[in-house]
Amino acid sequence: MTMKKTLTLAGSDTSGGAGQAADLKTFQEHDTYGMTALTSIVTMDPQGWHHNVAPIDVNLVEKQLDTALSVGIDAAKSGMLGTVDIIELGAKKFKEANLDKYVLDPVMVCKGEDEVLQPENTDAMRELLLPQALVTTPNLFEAWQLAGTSGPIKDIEGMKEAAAIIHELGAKNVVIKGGKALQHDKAIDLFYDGKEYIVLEGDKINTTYNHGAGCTFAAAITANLAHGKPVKEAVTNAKAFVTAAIKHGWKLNEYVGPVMHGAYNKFNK
Ligand SMILES: Nc1ncnc2c1ncn2[C@@H]1O[C@H](COP(=O)(O)OP(=O)(O)O)[C@@H](O)[C@H]1O
Ligand SMILES: Cc1ncc(COP(=O)(O)O)c(C=O)c1O
Ligand SMILES: [Mg+2]
Repeated sequence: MTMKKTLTLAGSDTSGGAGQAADLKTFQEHDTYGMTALTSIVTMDPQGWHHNVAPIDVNLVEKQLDTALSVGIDAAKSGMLGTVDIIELGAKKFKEANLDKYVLDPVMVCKGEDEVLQPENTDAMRELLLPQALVTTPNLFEAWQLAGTSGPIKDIEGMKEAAAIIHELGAKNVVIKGGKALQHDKAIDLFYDGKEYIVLEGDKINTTYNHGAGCTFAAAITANLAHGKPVKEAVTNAKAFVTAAIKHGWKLNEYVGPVMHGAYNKFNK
């Protein structure tokens, strides 16, 4: 038996809901063989749950990528990247591997935290990774930062404007996640492939237990692409997968509630 192989270049969320943990669980739920190259380790203060991010040495990231890419990867994603050096390395290695199914989740913020992680990474992601991405999945804040629009994105028109700029910067397909942040009675994401804008609607779930939703969504797109699904179908399937995961989000402690990564297969099939 052979399996489709998926790779995530991402950080470890020690709490298990987001980052590499979310990606591997999601890859598994999609019957793909998940592999990882770790960029950073995120720990939380037991009191207050403030996140601490420790990047991994770039030479060690290189060894991980060499290991994983040597087996031949069907689709890959990146999440939290840590440093500009790691972004440059990832761009170089993915290019050398001719990885055409690459999903860039341009993680700049963690939910529940106000600070922007490593703001110096934004330019490097825009210049080096966007042009290689088959799909990119910014949230409203990340889309604003990547596109450099004049102010925060507040509505679907603003999402369209940012999506066109991000597409122009080189990403072949752009999905801007409106999620909870967008004032709307549905959970809206905007898809743009350079030709048409498609508004993806999901039930908006009234919960704060959605930690890891962004990572899970991007990992589900990646796994669908690994199985050979066309991009639009991969994104639509991933939206259903993450909506179920959020619907069954649960309380880990008084500070955080992760999504249930396996909810779609458990309850929606
Ligand atoms: N409360 C919610 N109810 C339903 N879908 C949601 C909710 N929050 C986010 N989503 C969806 O989950 C996916 C991930 O989005 P989001 O959580 O906003 O990303 P990020 O974690 O990167 O900020 C998107 O498809 C978004 O529309
Ligand atoms: C390692 C890591 N990657 C990514 C994220 C972003 O998570 P989300 O899927 O909620 O956007 C987090 C948030 O804590 C994280 O710790
Ligand atoms: Mg995110």
